[in-house]
Amino acid sequence: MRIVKYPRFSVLVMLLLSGVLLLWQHFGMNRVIRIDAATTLPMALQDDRSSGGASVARLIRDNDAFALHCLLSSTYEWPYCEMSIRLTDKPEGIDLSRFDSVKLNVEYRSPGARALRFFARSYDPAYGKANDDTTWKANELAFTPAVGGEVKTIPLHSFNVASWWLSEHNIPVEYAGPDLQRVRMIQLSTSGLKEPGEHVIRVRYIEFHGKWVSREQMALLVVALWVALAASVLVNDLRQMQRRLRHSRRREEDLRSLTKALQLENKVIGELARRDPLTGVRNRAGIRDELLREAELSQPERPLAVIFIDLDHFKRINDEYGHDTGDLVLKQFTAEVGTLIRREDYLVRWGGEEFVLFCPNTPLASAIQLAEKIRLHLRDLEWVSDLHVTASFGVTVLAQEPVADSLKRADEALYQAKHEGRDRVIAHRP
Ligand SMILES: Nc1nc2c(ncn2[C@@H]2O[C@H](COP(=O)(O)OP(=O)(O)OP(=O)(O)O)[C@@H](O)[C@H]2O)c(=O)[nH]1
Repeated sequence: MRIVKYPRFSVLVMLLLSGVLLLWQHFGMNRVIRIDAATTLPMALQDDRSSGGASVARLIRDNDAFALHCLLSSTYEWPYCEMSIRLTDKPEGIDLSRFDSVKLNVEYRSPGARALRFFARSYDPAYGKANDDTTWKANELAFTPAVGGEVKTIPLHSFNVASWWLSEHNIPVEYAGPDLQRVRMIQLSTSGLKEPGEHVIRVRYIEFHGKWVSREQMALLVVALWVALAASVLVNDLRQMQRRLRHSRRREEDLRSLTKALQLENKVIGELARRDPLTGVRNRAGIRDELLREAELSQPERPLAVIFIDLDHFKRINDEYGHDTGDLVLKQFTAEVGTLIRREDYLVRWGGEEFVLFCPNTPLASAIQLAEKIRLHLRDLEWVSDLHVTASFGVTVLAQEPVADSLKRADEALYQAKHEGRDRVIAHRP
């Protein structure tokens, strides 16, 4: 919803809208029902002749007004003349309770009396009959028309139910109150007056004034709009918070997997740095940590054996068969040695065609045996390009000394093996 994207703007618009609605209700939204000389609503006259009296009512209309001319006679005990205007034929009538006031522009000429009666007759099937208007509730307003035909404005809550009507129709008390919700007819009447002579009730207009929307309804609407706005802003806030939360969770997840990938990459890179790219065995840097650890674990009865291995006349192979063949020999060599040693032994490319085999928990005699086994295996092996390849071995074990000392001793043993004719194992005790 666009409105909740800009809550401040929405509040401003809402403020303006509330003001406009309330002002509009106050000054506008007027609803008027007007009855004047031009009205086509059916009118009827009654007088007391039907009750044995002699009063005579006449209706006189001109361009400006309609008038009830009543020749009131005192023959009958309750003389009267009456003018009725049917507002509607619909049984539900007109709901005048939604109107605030009635404006009466009525002139009254009489031999003496000044007060008139105005009735709003409402039909309710609970106590009345649709086809008998005497059973319609007589909501009554007694008023004195202003002198000179001035307009008289009377609030509609001034209506009361005529007591004679209540007693005449024996109305239950729950229906005794005024009812302007279903008015079908209005009446102007001289009832209650007894001065004989000519009474003229001249009506320029009767207007019922109200509002299409009452003040209470408008206030309710404005409050409802504010509540709706507040609710949508809150819901939007909640949604945004959820979105942000989801977003930051996703980012957190992304970062975590990125970190994981980097860690893995670092591990791979680290592992690659620790291995010889040609043969795949460890290089010198790659054995450093393990060597220190194994040296620490080494004990006289379970020593770390150090076996230097150097391929014999390797330069010749390179020279005669080419560097690539030399590479293949190096690969074949590491692969073959790999099959002869234990999982816990370390074969390390020390440099060029020189390798060191570290065997934890291996006494010198066992180390010599292993070296012999490897030497014989290599000598009898079918090498690439039908080569005959041998290797020389310098063997020792680590004593209570720095690792470098044992390496030096193994190197010296290897040198001796080379010197004595190659393809042999020489061991030097610590
Ligand atoms: N193909 C190949 N040759 C290498 C590699 N590293 C070192 N070499 C060669 O290995 C040869 C070692 O030669 P030397 O140190 O003279 O030793 P040698 O010929 O084996 O003689 P002895 O060790 O005395 O038996 C050199 O020619 C190096 O170029 C490698 O990765 N691949």
